[in-house]
Amino acid sequence: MTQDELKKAVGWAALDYITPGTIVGVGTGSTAAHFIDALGSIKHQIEGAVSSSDASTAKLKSLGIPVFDLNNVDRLAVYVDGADEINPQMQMIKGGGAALTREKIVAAVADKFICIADASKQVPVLGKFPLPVEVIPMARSYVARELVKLGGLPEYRQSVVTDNGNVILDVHNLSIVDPYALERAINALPGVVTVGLFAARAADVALIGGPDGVRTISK
Ligand SMILES: O=C[C@H](O)[C@H](O)[C@H](O)COP(=O)(O)O
Repeated sequence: MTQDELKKAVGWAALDYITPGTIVGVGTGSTAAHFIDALGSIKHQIEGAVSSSDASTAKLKSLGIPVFDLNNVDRLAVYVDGADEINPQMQMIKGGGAALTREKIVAAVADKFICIADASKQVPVLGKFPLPVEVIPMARSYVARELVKLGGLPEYRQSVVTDNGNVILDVHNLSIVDPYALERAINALPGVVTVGLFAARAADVALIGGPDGVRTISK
C-alpha cells in the first residue's frame, strides 16, 4: 500500500468514533483530508463540524458539511486529526501544514483526540521532524535566539503565513525527552503563539495505518 492509501484507511476508520447527531472537530492536512471525505459520506447523520483551518473549512463546505464557529459550540465529543510524529505516550508534533494553533484550540475543546496517522509517523522520541512554532512576526528573531538557547536550530519557514497572520519557525536538532517541559518553556516565550508540541493535550486514541491494516492504540 502507498502512504496515501494508509492515510485513507485511517481517515475512514475514524468514522467509527463519530456519534450521530454531533458536531465533529476536524483537523488539517493530507490525512485529515481523507477523514473529511469520509465524513462527507455520513453528512446527513451529523450536525456539522468545527474546523481547524481555512483549507479544511473549504473542503468541508465543498462537501456540503455545515461548519460552525467554535465560539458557538461548547462541547465536541471528538477531534480527529493527523500528526507529523507520535510517540508511545501518544504525544505529538503537529504543524507541518502550519495549522497548529487552531488545531490545538479545537483539540482543547474536544473530549477525545483521535489521531490518524500512517505508521511512518510513529517514533520512540519526538524531534526528528522539525518542531513548528507559530510566532508573531515582529518577535521572529527574538524567539529564534531563545530557541537556540533551548538547544534548537530554528529555521524561518519562508513564504508561509498562517491563517492567523503569523509566521512559522521550524526547530531542528531537538531530541524531545521531556515534551511537557519543552511545551511549557516554548509557550512561555513572549511572541510565541503556539508550539506544535501536543504533550499536555496528547491523543486519546491513535489509529495507525500499516501494511497489516489499521491498528488501534488507546491510552
Ligand atoms: O498543520 C498541519 C497539521 O498538524 C497536520 O495534521 C500534520 O502536519 C500532518 O499532516 P499530514 O496528514 O498531511 O501528514
